[in-house]
Amino acid sequence: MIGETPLAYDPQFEGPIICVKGLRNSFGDFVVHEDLDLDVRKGEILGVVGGSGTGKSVLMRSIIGLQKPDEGDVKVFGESLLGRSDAETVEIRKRWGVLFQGGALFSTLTVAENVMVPIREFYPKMDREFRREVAKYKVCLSGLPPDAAPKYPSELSGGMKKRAGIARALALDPELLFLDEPTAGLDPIGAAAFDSLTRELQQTLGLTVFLITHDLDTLHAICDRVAVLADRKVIAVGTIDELLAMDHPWIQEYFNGPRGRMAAPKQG
Ligand SMILES: Nc1ncnc2c1ncn2[C@@H]1O[C@H](COP(=O)(O)OP(=O)(O)OP(=O)(O)O)[C@@H](O)[C@H]1O
Repeated sequence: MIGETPLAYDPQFEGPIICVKGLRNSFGDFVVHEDLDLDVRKGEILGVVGGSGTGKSVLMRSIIGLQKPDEGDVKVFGESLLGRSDAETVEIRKRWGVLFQGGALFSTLTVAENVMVPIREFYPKMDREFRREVAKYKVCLSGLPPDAAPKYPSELSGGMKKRAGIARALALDPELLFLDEPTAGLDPIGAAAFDSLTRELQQTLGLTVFLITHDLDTLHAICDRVAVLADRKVIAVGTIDELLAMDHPWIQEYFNGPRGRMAAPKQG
């Protein structure tokens, strides 16, 4: 029985960090996913791509427990999440951080207070001063200047808001980071800087990253593998070179179309 399985941290666990099997999601008659499978390996940055409306965000929401699938199983860190209560999954939820599309910061809270929200939620007894110190450290880790901590989201640029969102996602020292279109709306320099930050954090903190993006430059610059959503499922997962060897029309159009060719590293 699901509710009786202990949720213990298993440092020896070497399987996929995320394992999705036979996932089905629908809204009324509209089926978004059908029989979708996906594994995310420990320590990789997995890019998730697909046309608009193919269900990338719904997939992420299913993995983090915000969308209840019709069918299928989702395991994170080897633990099945479906059918468990919030109280039962709290130990797993502590181990991931999420950057939602647009940052999703609380507009009435400062950057530091935003970072403190998950800390207060999961460690309510933590000393207030210590909580502040942790928040300040996470703000620095996200590449924001220290004077950004007392600012409100409305006082920040788009790129700074994303970094504040990252600071909050890192609040609990996660092992797994979910990023939903982190470079959308950033200028090319800001987007490249955000890519570097993601790679740096992944390498220095040993993170696994589930990264939804439309940004071809991001895919080429930092993704170890790419999963392609189409026809309601993950139709392919691999390095860009492996995907290029497939003759699926959407994959060819995406990576070998004019924009895809421009984003590809130049040969020779
Ligand atoms: N709560 C909801 N109620 C009804 N339909 C929804 C809901 N959430 C998502 N959908 C629908 O599910 C489909 C997949 O949505 P999703 O946001 O996952 O797409 P996406 O691949 O992330 O798109 P984009 O690249 O444009 O962000 C869309 O057709 C969307 O309208």
